[in-house]
Amino acid sequence: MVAPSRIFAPDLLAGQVIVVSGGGTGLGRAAALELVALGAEVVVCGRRPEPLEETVALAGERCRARVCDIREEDDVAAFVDWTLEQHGRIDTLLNNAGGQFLAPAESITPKGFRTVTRLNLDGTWLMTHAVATKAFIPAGEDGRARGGKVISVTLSPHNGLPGMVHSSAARAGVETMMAELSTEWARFGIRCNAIAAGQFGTEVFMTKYPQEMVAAAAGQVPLGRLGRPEEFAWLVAYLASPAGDWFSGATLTLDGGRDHHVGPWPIEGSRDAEGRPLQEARRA
Ligand SMILES: CCCCC/C=C/C(=O)SCCNC(=O)CCNC(=O)[C@H](O)C(C)(C)COP(=O)(O)OP(=O)(O)OC[C@H]1O[C@@H](n2cnc3c(N)ncnc32)[C@H](O)[C@@H]1OP(=O)(O)O
Ligand SMILES: NC(=O)C1=CN([C@@H]2O[C@H](COP(=O)(O)OP(=O)(O)OC[C@H]3O[C@@H](n4cnc5c(N)ncnc54)[C@H](OP(=O)(O)O)[C@@H]3O)[C@@H](O)[C@H]2O)C=CC1
Repeated sequence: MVAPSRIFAPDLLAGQVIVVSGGGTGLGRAAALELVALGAEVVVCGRRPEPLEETVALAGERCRARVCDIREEDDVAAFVDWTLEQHGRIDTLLNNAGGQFLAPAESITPKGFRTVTRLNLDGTWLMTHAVATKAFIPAGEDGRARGGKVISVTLSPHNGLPGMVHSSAARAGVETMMAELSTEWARFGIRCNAIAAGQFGTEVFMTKYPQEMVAAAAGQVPLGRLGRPEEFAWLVAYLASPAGDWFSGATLTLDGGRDHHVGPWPIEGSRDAEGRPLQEARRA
């Protein structure tokens, strides 16, 4: 059985149906487990069945899985139709599936750029559009649009991650997509927000990138450490809950202060003997 939440009441999300793309690993799995612990019915998707099955085994009977490549329109339509057949409704979509490769901009080929924007921007759009048109916009029993929530994962720092021009551009597009839709789809009761994730110590983060960069990552975070997947999961749960009902069009940056980091502080040459930042003398 999934462990109880350390933060929220166990029935916070009871009755909700929540879709988590990329729910077989890392941040997506952490979110899926927390949402199940809070009473939600969760449906996870991804390209590989094995990690999805592991999430289901950890989460228990309130979690289901189906393979879906979010870049493929037909796959996405079939996944959303299947979810609605199983549950009859969707309350929240967590667009978490995504990723990129690290490479200097000048060496990224047109195909490489397309690969990353197709996954992060087009894939997020396909999922968002399918869930909105099939589950959120159609009228419920009261004759009104059912509404729902879209939460999309993006990237901090917002001024771009060197070596990730494709993903930086795609995630900026997703944030604008969420902001734009928060106006257009407010008439259907749809809330759209982004979580700009800083660096989290997930398995893929720790193993995929050059180890020198991984080792240096925490040192670029003002709070001095990587994020923990459960910290991401808690923010997702909060937004999915009634406490999140008045958030729409927002980008919530969850990064230990990384977005505003300009280098180490105190800066080199501006520390006193104890390593504290220098302070100007008061006027006499
Ligand atoms: C320390 C850095 C801070 C990091 C902050 C962010 C962290 C995270 O996001 S951690 C989580 C990351 N998770 C993932 O990235 C998972 C999903 N990623 C993937 O599936 C792949 O990385 C993908 C995005 C490249 C997509 O995979 P796939 O569709 O299978 O694409 P291919 O491998 O077939 O490649 C297609 C195309 O892309 C170019 N390319 C791929 N890898 C590289 C590379 N290492 N360097 C340069 N170019 C690359 C290339 O053009 C490929 O085509 P071909 O050359 O014909 O193979
Ligand atoms: N960890 C970090 O520091 C940061 C992460 N992020 C973003 O947060 C999200 C989760 O990251 P994290 O958990 O660390 O990374 P993971 O690589 O573990 O998660 C990515 C998930 O997306 C799924 N996925 C990838 N491509 C597709 C696709 N075409 N269709 C469906 N599912 C797909 C993967 O499953 P499968 O391969 O089976 O398809 C995987 O479960 C990603 O979007 C990531 O880029 C953003 C900032 C920082």
